Amino acid sequence: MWSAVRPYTARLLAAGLAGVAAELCGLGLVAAAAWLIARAAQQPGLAALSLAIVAVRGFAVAKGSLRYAERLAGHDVALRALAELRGRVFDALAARRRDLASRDGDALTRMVSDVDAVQDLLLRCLLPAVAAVVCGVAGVVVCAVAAPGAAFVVAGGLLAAGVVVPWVAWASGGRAAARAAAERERLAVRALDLLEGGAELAVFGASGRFAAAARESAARLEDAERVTTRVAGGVTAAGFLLQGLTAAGAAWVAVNAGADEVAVAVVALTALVAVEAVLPLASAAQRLREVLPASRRVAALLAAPPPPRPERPRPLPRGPLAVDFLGVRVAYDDARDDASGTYALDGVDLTVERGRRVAVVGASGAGKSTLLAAISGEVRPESGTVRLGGQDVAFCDPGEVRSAVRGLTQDAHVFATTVRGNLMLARPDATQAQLEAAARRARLLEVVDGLPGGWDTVVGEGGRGLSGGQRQRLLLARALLADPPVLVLDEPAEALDPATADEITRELLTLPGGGTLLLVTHRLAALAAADEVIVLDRGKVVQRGRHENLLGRPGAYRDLWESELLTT
Ligand SMILES: Nc1ncnc2c1ncn2[C@@H]1O[C@H](COP(=O)(O)OP(=O)(O)OP(=O)(O)O)[C@@H](O)[C@H]1O
Repeated sequence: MWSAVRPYTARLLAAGLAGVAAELCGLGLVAAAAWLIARAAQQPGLAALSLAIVAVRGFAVAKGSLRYAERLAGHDVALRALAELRGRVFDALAARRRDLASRDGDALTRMVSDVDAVQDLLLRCLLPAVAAVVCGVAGVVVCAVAAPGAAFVVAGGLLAAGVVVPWVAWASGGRAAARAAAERERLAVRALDLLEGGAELAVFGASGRFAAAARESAARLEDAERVTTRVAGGVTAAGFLLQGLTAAGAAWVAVNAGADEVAVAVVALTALVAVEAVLPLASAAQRLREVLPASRRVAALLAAPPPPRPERPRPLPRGPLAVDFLGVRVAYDDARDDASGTYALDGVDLTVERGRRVAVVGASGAGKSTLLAAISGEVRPESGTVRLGGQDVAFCDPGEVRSAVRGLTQDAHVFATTVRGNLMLARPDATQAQLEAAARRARLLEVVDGLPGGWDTVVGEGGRGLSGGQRQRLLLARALLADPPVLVLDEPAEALDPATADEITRELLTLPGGGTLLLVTHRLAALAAADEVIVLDRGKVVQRGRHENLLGRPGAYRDLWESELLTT
């Protein structure tokens, strides 16, 4: 994480120096003012006071200006580092998007609040700590010069206010602050569930239960924050008390040591300012306890090894590409963790020749989507090789692989823009004729004709304003418009009525031209049109062949076919 700050080390140093200088000017201001007041009471000539008058003015102006410079430089570093860090966290989340797909809320919370917390590490913990240490030492030195005995009292006060009080804040308030941070994260996930899944929760009558869980989280958060605030109030009061006691004690020691009234005033006021500089350490300690878990999570996310990138990527051939799987095994992290030893793909050997139209079928969880994701490089095999056009995907440029293997995945998104804009994302230079051809194949054309603004109708975020079937047609049309070398379609006709679904599937499998097609479907009625059908079961290819041949022999495919006949 430090690497995000490193490019701005000079600015951070400047912010630290400005902060320290501002504190020292504050110290100088008070010391000079104390000297001036005490000396003026002795009614010397104006000449004897003029240097102190200039010093007071100078310190006052410098303190304000330096504090401003510190804030400016500190925030500049923090915001630049945050922008960098956000980019890296985003990349890390994107690289692991399949692992995180089931925990969107968590990922979002991590992205936003954890990274924000890192900002406090710099601004509210590191910079005040540096300024406190330097100012504390300077305060002791000034007191040692004015009245040596008093310096011990000031040092004691500084230790109490700068070490003991922050430790108390860390131990008691920090625990509550850490609890508050964890609760805040839980609340964010629950709020997201309520917002994004509101419609489903209402349908299943579960809104009340989920809202109650969110309220419970909010109450626990409130409770933790109340404790945090109480501790913060307590330690602030203790800090002020210590500040007063230190100043009074130092003055008393100075008087007893026979210091003159000017030295006593300087000691007392210097003690006040020096201890004041260390008072923010208590809230810094409390905040540190809160932000440490967040920064550890960010560090862990960033430390996860990035997907390896080949140094000299091998180019993919042009045109439709053959797809080969050689002993491919894929295991998701969750499956690895629960030691069940199950693989999403378990030793898959497969060859799909270029330009072939292949259907992939199997029961739910058989590994169909994982097979498609392995082709596009979205999931990496634990062992085995995936080849595209004869090239090992692991040695190709991931960007090139992603643009060669495109289509319709289960988490495809409809953007809040026009229907045309949604389609053109796949092919920005598409002509109207190409748009219409893709829309016709996906049965989107009749939908567009019925929309008030036709192609320029704005559809809402996530496809609001479209029915499920219309959304599906739009996503399919976008996939077809892309016309990549390998087209992967995951349940492209899922939300459509069976007759239209079969019609579209048949057409997708027979229309001439286009790239190699791998089409995942759970409806088998139209699969006579496929060049080949691949049957997956628990991560293994258990059968493959033409529809009619597979139906002619007992096995998984015939079982699927019979259960489809029963349900229809
Ligand atoms: N992101 C993930 N994290 C953990 N396990 C996953 C993830 N995605 C899939 N799996 C697991 O991998 C196995 C294969 O899943 P996959 O989605 O490939 O099956 P599928 O045949 O496409 O299922 P469906 O027809 O229900 O979409 C399943 O056991 C599933 O639970």
